[in-house]
Amino acid sequence: MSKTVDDPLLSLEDVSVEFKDEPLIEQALPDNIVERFGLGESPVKALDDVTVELAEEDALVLVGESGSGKSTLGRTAIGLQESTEGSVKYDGYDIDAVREGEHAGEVYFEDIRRALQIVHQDPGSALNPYRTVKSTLSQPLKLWYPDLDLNDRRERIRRMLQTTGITPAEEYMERYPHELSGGEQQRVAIIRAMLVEPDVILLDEVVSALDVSLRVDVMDLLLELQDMFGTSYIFISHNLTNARYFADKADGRVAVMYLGNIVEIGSVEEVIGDPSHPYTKILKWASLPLDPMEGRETIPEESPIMMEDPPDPADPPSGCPFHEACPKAREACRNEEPELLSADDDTDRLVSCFREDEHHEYWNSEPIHDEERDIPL
Ligand SMILES: Nc1ncnc2c1ncn2[C@@H]1O[C@H](COP(=O)(O)OP(=O)(O)OP(=O)(O)O)[C@@H](O)[C@H]1O
Repeated sequence: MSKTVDDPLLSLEDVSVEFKDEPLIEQALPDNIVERFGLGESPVKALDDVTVELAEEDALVLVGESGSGKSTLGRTAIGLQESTEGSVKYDGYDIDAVREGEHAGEVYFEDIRRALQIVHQDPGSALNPYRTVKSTLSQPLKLWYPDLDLNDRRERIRRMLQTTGITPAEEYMERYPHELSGGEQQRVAIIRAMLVEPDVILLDEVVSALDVSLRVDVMDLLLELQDMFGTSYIFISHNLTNARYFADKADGRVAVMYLGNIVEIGSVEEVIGDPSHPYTKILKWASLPLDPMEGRETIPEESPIMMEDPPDPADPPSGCPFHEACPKAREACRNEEPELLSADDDTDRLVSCFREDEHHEYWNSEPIHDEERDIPL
């Protein structure tokens, strides 16, 4: 399908991603029979029917516990991971179709690869230890801008180092990764992504490996670069404090993920300031400091979550994906999966919970657990 005028920069529509594990061991028996051993019979649904959009100069912050699908959503959005179902569009073009060679003459997969970049968590392993900063940063320029000569490349790198506070730039250009601090390494990784003038950068836990004191510096740098270049960000963090800071400063949205689903999405004030979904409330409760002055008792109260470990993504529960752990779950939650719909509270947030609909049969059905626990917020 061709693009239309009002297309967002990136859009995911009903996107699912399944990983089918390969059998661990194969044993050949007589008569060409192959016996397979090990795990890997059930596919893992890492993304389950996700719909979300990203505009120009936008910021989408993904939060949720490990394994909830944040990286898979980010990687699928920038074309690094193929979707199993649904469609992912960049600038109106279906990325998988472009990858297959459709729309040739209008757009090529290489254009999309340049426009949608990624920065990883660990800059130490993302940078080649045998290359100087100049050599590392020259690579993407050589690849995407072959017409630039040596002096042009050098000047672009020098200016970008200066802009990001890595000075004296001339001196830093000759350094190797081990001669840089963790924060400087991450800045170089960010510059490498920025140099090719992308429309979107996936920032996958980019501040998690840094000292707490450096995290705000690096987030502030990313926000300054967004102001300068108009880049859109998908910022992944399992840390609610970082997520809150980044989304707030970037005036972006926060999406909370659970078992491959977005369960709540909206502004920072809505989602983190005053969460609606029981899972978001628990996530916030669990991240409050153990300080009575700041909100949570020093001695932890009884956890409101009914099941500490999330369900097996290869065998997800029926109905609402959160119902087994939810302190507010009722029989209705076992049978039907809630859609992500506008909340019943005059905000722009979307929430996937029957409790948002005062007429839903949820309210007349029996609690699943012995008692409904309160979420102490
Ligand atoms: N390449 C893969 N092959 C098989 N399963 C995968 C693969 N990548 C991710 N998964 C599974 O998909 C689910 C979602 O993983 P994903 O990495 O997207 O979550 P996440 O929220 O980013 O977690 P983390 O913070 O630990 O990276 C998990 O159950 C994970 O084990």
